Amino acid sequence: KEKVEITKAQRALMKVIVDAYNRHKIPQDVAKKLLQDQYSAEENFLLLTEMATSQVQVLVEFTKNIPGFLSLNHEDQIALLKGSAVEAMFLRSAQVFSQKMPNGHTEVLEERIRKSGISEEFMTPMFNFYKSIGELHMIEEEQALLTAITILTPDRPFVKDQQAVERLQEPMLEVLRKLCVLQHPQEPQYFARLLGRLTELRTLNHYHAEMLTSWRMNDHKFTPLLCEIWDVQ
Ligand SMILES: O=C(Nc1ccccc1F)[C@H](C1CCCCC1)n1c(-c2ccc(Cl)cc2)nc2cc(F)c(F)cc21
Repeated sequence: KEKVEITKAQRALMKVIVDAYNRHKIPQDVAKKLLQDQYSAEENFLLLTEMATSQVQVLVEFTKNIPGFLSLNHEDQIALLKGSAVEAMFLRSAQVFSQKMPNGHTEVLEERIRKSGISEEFMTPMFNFYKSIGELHMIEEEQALLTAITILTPDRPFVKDQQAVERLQEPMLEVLRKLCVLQHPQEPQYFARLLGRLTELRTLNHYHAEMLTSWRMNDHKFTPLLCEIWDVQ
């Protein structure tokens, strides 16, 4: 039986990532807002563009705290942010959807999102992902590390020095692996399941631009930042 132990250095790395993640977490207010009122497709689209825009800004701040990220080649820093922003937003949305809520609230939230204006065809893949994230019952350390690992994906488009990104991602993967063994001793496959979610996350990437342009309304307006990040307009 492998005796797994997180070293002092690994605990320090985890603390840096979790502190940055908590400092730069979007407030849960989007769920509260959606639970409070039913909005029109136009209002929901505006809310989404506001949330997604602030999410990108938060992501940049979080990423700057990942040890070694600012030492990467500057074009590669941009390529990693551009390549992971949509996934980070869906991962954050999944974490918001999976958070513990009073009885019946998650069902109301799901209903509001189903009626928000998104085309029907994207509901199944999106909610399948949200529910598969929810089933993992991740602790915040796992959520923070998973977000950092998503950002530090070496094979994003236009990344030149992939080895440099791998050298930053590997220690995160190792800490997460140990954490999963310690947190879920009954589930030796837990770490593999967690990484499997990142593959599911990439498939949502394919849909994102169409999810926005097919929003049930005319004249979709995007912020300049979203045009950059979301391959729209
Ligand atoms: O605000 C959002 N996500 C979000 C963005 C940044 C930080 C945190 C976030 F939750 C949108 C809203 C926007 C308003 C209309 C309904 C969906 N959102 C999505 C979502 C995101 C992107 C597309 Cl293309 C389709 C749905 N899935 C959600 C699941 C939830 F549990 C939740 F609370 C909100 C969610």
